[in-house]
Amino acid sequence: KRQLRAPAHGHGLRLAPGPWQLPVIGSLHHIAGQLPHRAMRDLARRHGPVMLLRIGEVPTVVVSSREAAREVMKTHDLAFASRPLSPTLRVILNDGRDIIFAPYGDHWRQLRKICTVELLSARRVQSFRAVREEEVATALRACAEAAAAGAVVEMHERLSALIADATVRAVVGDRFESRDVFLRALDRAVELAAGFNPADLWPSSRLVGRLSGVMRRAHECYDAVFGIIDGIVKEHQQRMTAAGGGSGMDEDLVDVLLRIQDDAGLQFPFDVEIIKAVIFDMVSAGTETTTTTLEWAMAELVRNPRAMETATTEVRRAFAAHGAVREHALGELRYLHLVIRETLRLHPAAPLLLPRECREPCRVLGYDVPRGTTVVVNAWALGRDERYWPGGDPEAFRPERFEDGGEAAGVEFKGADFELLPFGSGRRMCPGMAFGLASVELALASLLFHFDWEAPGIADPAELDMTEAFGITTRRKADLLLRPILRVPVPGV
Ligand code: HEM
Repeated sequence: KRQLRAPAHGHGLRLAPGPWQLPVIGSLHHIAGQLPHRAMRDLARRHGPVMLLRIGEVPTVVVSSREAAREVMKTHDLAFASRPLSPTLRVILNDGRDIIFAPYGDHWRQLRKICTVELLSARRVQSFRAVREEEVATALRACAEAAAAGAVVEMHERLSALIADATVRAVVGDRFESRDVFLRALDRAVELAAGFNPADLWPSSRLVGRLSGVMRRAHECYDAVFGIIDGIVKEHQQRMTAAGGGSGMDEDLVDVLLRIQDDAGLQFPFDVEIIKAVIFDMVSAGTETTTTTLEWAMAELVRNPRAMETATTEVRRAFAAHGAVREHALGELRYLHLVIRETLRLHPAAPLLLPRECREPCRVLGYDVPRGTTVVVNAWALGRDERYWPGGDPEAFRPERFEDGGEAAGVEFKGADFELLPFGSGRRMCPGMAFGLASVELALASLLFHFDWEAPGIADPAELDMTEAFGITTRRKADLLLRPILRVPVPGV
């Protein structure tokens, strides 16, 4: 088992600077009550792009410049290719048997390969096209009903139902009775996983964990989520036995995992507990991030009517003859992709990405980072840093900045440009990027194709509330209530 003790600091090392610390809570008082990515950006302005905090008892290096991010995720990627496993995650993820929080090593390498080659490959993402189109059609019908009644749509509820249904169908298939219970338990697990709870802040004290009740809740979450996943896996196993196995592109991801388990030749034990943890990962990583991105895109477009008009005109022109958006032709849209890129710049779904853990003593911009240190990259701060986004308006939503001739032309989010890192970079970069983007693109294009969108009660769109909520992802704090106005009939209504 890995040690959760703080690494020994000091003694001839040149550690990164940081704000003053208090006993027990460390640097927490500098962050408390604020959104961590915002507080960390403000602290980094004073202490520099490589900054040392102590979050409770966990030494944490916060990286806030393009150069420092490149060193962590490219130059020394291998040294930072592990993840810290907090006590609550240890329970929820059954000792890190999943991929997202797996420590660097054979187990992670094998799962990563399965993810990129099988579960999340371009071909597999394409195989779920019909599922996405059906779920988008359901959402469009609900919006059309609201439009007919002159009612508003609560966008988070609508978009999360769309993404959750599409993801759950892709992962576990169509037959899933406990979907709502499952998604609620998953929500709680994601909340606990955000850290910043007593058990994770003071990992060496079992007493703190016990007294705070966090560990009990983590166990309850585990029981609820994995009880349901257990049923799903058993049902798939029975079906496979009955059908005599099989493969093909109509498989859901549970089928794929069970088939891989069956295949001989695997070098590592791929037991059913691992399969369950990976199922948990796919649904939890895929839903919240994608929903959040879509919701911010809609909010920014409503707040910026010119961008909305340009995007809407483009989509309507491209698909007018067909009467509906077709996924395979989405590549023809140019501005819509810039809208998504600009949304991911201002609202990276995971503002501090996912934490890395330093596996061997290393130097970042000349500062020593001891083994065992947690390292976070403030992608949110990078995306709004005036040094990298010239033009005097890094906070403004302006997709045109990415156009040919624009000041950020050619800057992409594929992990090579370190000022734009919504999916991270390097060995631990998000393997679900294509999966997530496929849903965002189809849903966004369809919403704009069929409807105009208004924010009732808001005279000046610029006043739309854009406050972020606390969590491992940056959801919107205020509900996004929009009124759809039907412009192009929705098929089947
Ligand atoms: C807009 C949607 C998404 C965003 C913004 C996003 C973002 C991220 C980020 C920032 C990381 C950490 C990268 C790093 O440490 O460098 C990550 C990891 C990961 N994501 Fe995503 N993600 C999205 C969608 C998805 C989807 C749809 C899936 C799967 C269905 C997925 C699966 C994963 C997995 C398995 C990892 C862990 C990879 C590893 O540790 O090796 N993601 N994602």
